[in-house]
This record gives sequence, C-alpha cells and structure tokens, in this order.
Amino acid sequence: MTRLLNGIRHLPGYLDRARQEALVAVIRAVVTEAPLYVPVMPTGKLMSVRMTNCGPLGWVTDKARGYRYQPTHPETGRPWPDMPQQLLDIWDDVSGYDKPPQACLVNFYADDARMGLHQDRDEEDLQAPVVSISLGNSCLFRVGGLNRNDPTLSFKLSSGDVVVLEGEGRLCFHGVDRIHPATSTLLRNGGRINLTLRRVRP
Ligand SMILES: O=C(O)CCC(=O)C(=O)O
Ligand SMILES: [Fe+2]
Repeated sequence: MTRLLNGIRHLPGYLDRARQEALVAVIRAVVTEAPLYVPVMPTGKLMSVRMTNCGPLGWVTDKARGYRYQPTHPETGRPWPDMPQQLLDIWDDVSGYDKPPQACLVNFYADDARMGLHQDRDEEDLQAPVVSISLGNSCLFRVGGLNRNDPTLSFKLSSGDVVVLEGEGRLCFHGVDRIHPATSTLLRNGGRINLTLRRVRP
C-alpha cells in the first residue's frame, strides 16, 4: 500500500487474477443490460471513453444538461443494473465508510482513449471516498492537488489495482494520460476498464 499526497491510497494488485476475471464477467453482464455509450461533455466535445453505470444512480453527461447523476440510462431510459455484490464487498473492505456506494461508473478505454485532468465533484457527499478499480491494460494515471495548476505526479495503474481518493485527496485533480497497449491478457480485445464506486447523497 502506498500513500500518495494526503489521502490518495494506491493498493497495487488488490485483486488477484481469479477475482479480476470474476469482475470482468459481472461487468459484461452489466454492459449487456446497460450498453456502453459515448458521453458528451457540456462543451459538446465527445469523451474518448465509453461509459455505463450500475447501482441506483449513474453519472452521466450531455451537452444540454451537463454533468449529473440520474437513476436511468440516458439511451435506453431503463434503470441502471444492480450493483454486483463483488463491488459492495470491495467498498466494504477498502472505503472505511459506513454507507454503501450508490453509483459505479464503468469507463471503457480503447487503447487510444484517455481522460483529461478533472475533479470528481458531482457528488453531494464529499465525505465518502471514491474507490477506483483498474482492469485490463495498464495506464499512466496522473494526480495533482486541489488546484488545476498544482504540480502532478504520474504512476502506472495495473490490472487489479485499487486507488482510494479520500480525505484531502478526495477532490484532487486526476486523469489518465494514456493506456499502455498489450500489457494485460485479461480483456481479450485489449483496452482498459475502470470502475469507480461513489456515494452520491449523504
Ligand atoms: O480511469 C481512471 O483510472 C479514472 C477515472 C476517473 O477519474 C473518473 O471516472 O472520474
Ligand atoms: Fe475522476
């Protein structure tokens, strides 16, 4: 376990291969029910990741209404699939938070996708941590401070790693600079899956 900055915890290899495979299987089932879609930022720009969610709420974005949480898939209009027990167990083990997560945002990165530096601040409950799980190809993850221009630190996230953003680190700027192709055999067609577990309402 490595503590970066204040309240950013990196748990390398938290999930062994068997648990990673089991998680990929449940995420495939989520995606069957709630297909991945291309999110649109408030600026009108398309994100390079594809997204879906599970749990009572999901994080969505579009040009008309911007960033928000909602109980339904933006394209199918159906409620998000239930949060798999495996994810609730991981939250219980690493979050140190007494209430369960309400959203799991599923990001799928093709090998050329990335995510710009941002803060996770659309949740009303900022006391709860954000728990992030990486599956598939590794990536170069960047974390900074509370201001966009603060110095940043980059490190590799590999399949099975967990990162917890909590305390002062809860609102740190972070992003994914690049995916390292062919660094994992977990996903047959390459790419990377990131799952973030979030408590939205207090
Ligand atoms: O893919 C990652 O590791 C981070 C994803 C992220 O920051 C987010 O979904 O808000
Ligand atoms: Fe984020």
